[in-house]
Amino acid sequence: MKRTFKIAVLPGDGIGPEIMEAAIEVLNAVSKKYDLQFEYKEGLIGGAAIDATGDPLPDETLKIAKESDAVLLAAVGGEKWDNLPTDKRPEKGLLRIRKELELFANLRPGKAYTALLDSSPLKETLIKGVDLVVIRELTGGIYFGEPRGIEERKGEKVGFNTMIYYEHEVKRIAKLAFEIARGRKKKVTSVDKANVLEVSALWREIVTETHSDYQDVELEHMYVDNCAMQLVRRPKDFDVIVTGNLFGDILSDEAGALTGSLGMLPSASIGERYALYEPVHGSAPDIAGQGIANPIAMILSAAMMLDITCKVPQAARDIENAVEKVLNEGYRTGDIWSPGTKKVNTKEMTEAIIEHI
Ligand SMILES: NC(=O)C1=CN([C@@H]2O[C@H](COP(=O)(O)OP(=O)(O)OC[C@H]3O[C@@H](n4cnc5c(N)ncnc54)[C@H](O)[C@@H]3O)[C@@H](O)[C@H]2O)C=CC1
Ligand SMILES: CC(C)CC(=O)C(=O)O
Ligand SMILES: [Mg+2]
Repeated sequence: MKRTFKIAVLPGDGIGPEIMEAAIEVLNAVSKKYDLQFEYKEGLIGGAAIDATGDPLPDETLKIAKESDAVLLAAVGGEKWDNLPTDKRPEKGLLRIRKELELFANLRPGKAYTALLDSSPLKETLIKGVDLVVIRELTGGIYFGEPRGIEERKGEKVGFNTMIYYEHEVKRIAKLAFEIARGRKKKVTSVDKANVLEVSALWREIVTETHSDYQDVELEHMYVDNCAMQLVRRPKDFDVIVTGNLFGDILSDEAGALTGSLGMLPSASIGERYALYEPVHGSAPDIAGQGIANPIAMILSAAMMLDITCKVPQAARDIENAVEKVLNEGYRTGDIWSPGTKKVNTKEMTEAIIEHI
């Protein structure tokens, strides 16, 4: 029997529409094989939404998202909107949809593809076999903390934000990290700055407490500065990294560079009720509109949707395997190209992936 899923499609800005088109083509290809039906409904977000409605997250978009089984989001932002105040920028639309849908956990897997070992700035011996996941807390921390602002104090301007975590926020993300580690190599690295920040001292205390229910999983604590260094020194030693919103944002981009390109990194943002699938990268304004963006991060995000929301893991594996085969055959978008490989554009890469499904 055909299974139908309502998918909210939010292409956003920059390369967003180009990579979203690619992901939908791949989903349509896989749907035939597994008797799935996707009903897509497109919504505005980010700069595109500001231009059309004045709001980076119009109510209509939120409604579409809440009425869907899953949301696919590409990326937001661009120079055109860079001078707007922080709370009116395209990025605010993304932050708001994460908060409104209570997507407290962002899963960002980083895997080294054998075919791409040349594309990493690190030595092959360091990279081969890297398989980690950054679990980033997504609806708390300094991106949402109050008070925040820019104001006049003592005759000069002052900018400030608040890094704040409630006990329950740390506990639920820690639990998820331990659960996920149980299905992997059973190791969690909790990353904080507990030598300086009270918010991190609490983070560490709650993660340690939560660990008492997961004694089969190894827990290590690491300061974020050291973690940034260890990620390039010995990336293979990491399995699950759990951390707050800001540190997770930064460390997951670093993981992207390790494994070849940000254009390869998918993610799933999940909560109790909703799920949103989005690449780790941004709107890449420097290459937007040229049809040359790497669609793989978006395509693999759609694969995560097949796994987590649609619960058709074999369809997800088909897409992942197709991506691997295409890379093994030497197809490369500009961001992962190296001498001796075939340079392709977004469309050609997408078609090659579909041929292997
Ligand atoms: N989730 C989102 O929507 C995010 C949005 N942004 C926004 O995106 C805009 C650009 O930000 P940047 O800091 O430049 O980060 P970015 O991730 O957009 O780009 C960084 C670099 O990676 C390259 N890149 C990223 N994705 C790629 C892909 N799929 N294929 C090939 N190359 C790719 C870009 O060309 C650029 O050189 C800003 O407005 C920023 O606020 C940034 C990060 C996340
Ligand atoms: C709101 C964003 C632009 C944050 C970001 O860089 C990300 O989620 O990766
Ligand atoms: Mg980021």
